[in-house]
Amino acid sequence: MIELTVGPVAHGGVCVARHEGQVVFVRHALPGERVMAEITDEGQRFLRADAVEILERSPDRVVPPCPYAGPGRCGGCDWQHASLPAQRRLKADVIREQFTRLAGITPEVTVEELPGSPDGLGWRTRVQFAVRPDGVLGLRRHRSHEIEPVEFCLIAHEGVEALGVERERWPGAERVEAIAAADDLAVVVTPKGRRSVEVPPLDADASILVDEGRGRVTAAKGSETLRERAGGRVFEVTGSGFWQVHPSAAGVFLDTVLALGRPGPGETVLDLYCGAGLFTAGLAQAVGPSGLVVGIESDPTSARDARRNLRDLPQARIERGRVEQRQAMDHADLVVVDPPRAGLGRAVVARIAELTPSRIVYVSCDPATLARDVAWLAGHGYRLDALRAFDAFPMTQHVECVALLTRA
Ligand SMILES: C[S@@+](CC[C@H](N)C(=O)[O-])C[C@H]1O[C@@H](n2cnc3c(N)ncnc32)[C@H](O)[C@@H]1O
Repeated sequence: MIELTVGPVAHGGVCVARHEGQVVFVRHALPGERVMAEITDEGQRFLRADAVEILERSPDRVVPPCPYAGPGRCGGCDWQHASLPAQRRLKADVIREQFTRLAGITPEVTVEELPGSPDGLGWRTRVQFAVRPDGVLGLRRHRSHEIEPVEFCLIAHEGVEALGVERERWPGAERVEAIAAADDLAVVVTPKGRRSVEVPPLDADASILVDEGRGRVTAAKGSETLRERAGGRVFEVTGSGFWQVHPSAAGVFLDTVLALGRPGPGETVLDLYCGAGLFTAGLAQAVGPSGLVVGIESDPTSARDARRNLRDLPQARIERGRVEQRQAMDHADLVVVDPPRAGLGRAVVARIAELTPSRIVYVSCDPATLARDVAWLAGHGYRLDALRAFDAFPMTQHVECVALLTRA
């Protein structure tokens, strides 16, 4: 146990403090607080700790709405103990700090609320539960393989909760994902090894899918594809293929990509990490029949979904493969990227620059890799022109950014 005066927020849902000259990353605390903290990890360069007693509280502190939140408990949420406006301020601080440190620029940014969850609860339309050996479902504790059993999840969408998977036993399952798509409900079960899983009878009428690995998802009941909606279109997404988890995220991000990227008739656009074709479709509609949009996606199921979702748009083409290995075109007017948390990396940044697009729209779920890639893009002559941020994951440390870079 150590007493700490808590300093500013850092990336990863922690605040920074110092103890006898050593940096301590503290969870469950807020900037300005004085806390008693329990050390949870003693590294050579820094300590990790959980605030277990608050000696001087921040005015931003609230009672966590979730009974499973707190030191040593469910690791799914990071900021249950902060008011929603404070959560958004902390996320904006993290974005500014990462850009300042990694890209040498300090952008003006506010984290905008997404419609549909005014209290920050009931938004998550896809929840992956871990399974204990006795079949009880739960969520992983922070930085741990241990499972916190839960009977409900307050950030889960009401459709997910209607499935009631947490109140059933799932022996033989490795993972159970509950999905509330715009038009469908589904449960995706991943068996442990080659074992078969007996699916308990569920209250709600939902598809039951089995993830057999290597992109193979089969329907034990109902349909393998779920219907999602965004930008006035229906997208079919297979089982646990990628789709944004906040119900209004897909629509808002699509609008933002189009508003910042301004694709015009006849233009050539590259949509990297295109998933089920959400942005590809909007971009293809904007460039029209005389334009071309190429989407690249490595996951075979998502690439197949994208092709099916874009059937009516002949100006859109999907290439299956890794972005690092695909050379879809020699020049693009606009490049849209939406990589996983690892970001683009130096090689992909260089490849994008070779295409000499006048605009790059970068959709990012990690401000650290975004800031790093923005610095590398600056080395190729691209300047950050606009940055928006969205609270697509309330109660957690995660935040989505959409950046526009233009060629100087
Ligand atoms: C954040 S999702 C974005 C999907 C889509 N833009 C959307 O908004 O629905 C990232 C996608 O990139 C794909 N992906 C991950 N690594 C990849 C790589 N190296 N090359 C191509 N696609 C990749 C994933 O399968 C996933 O569908």
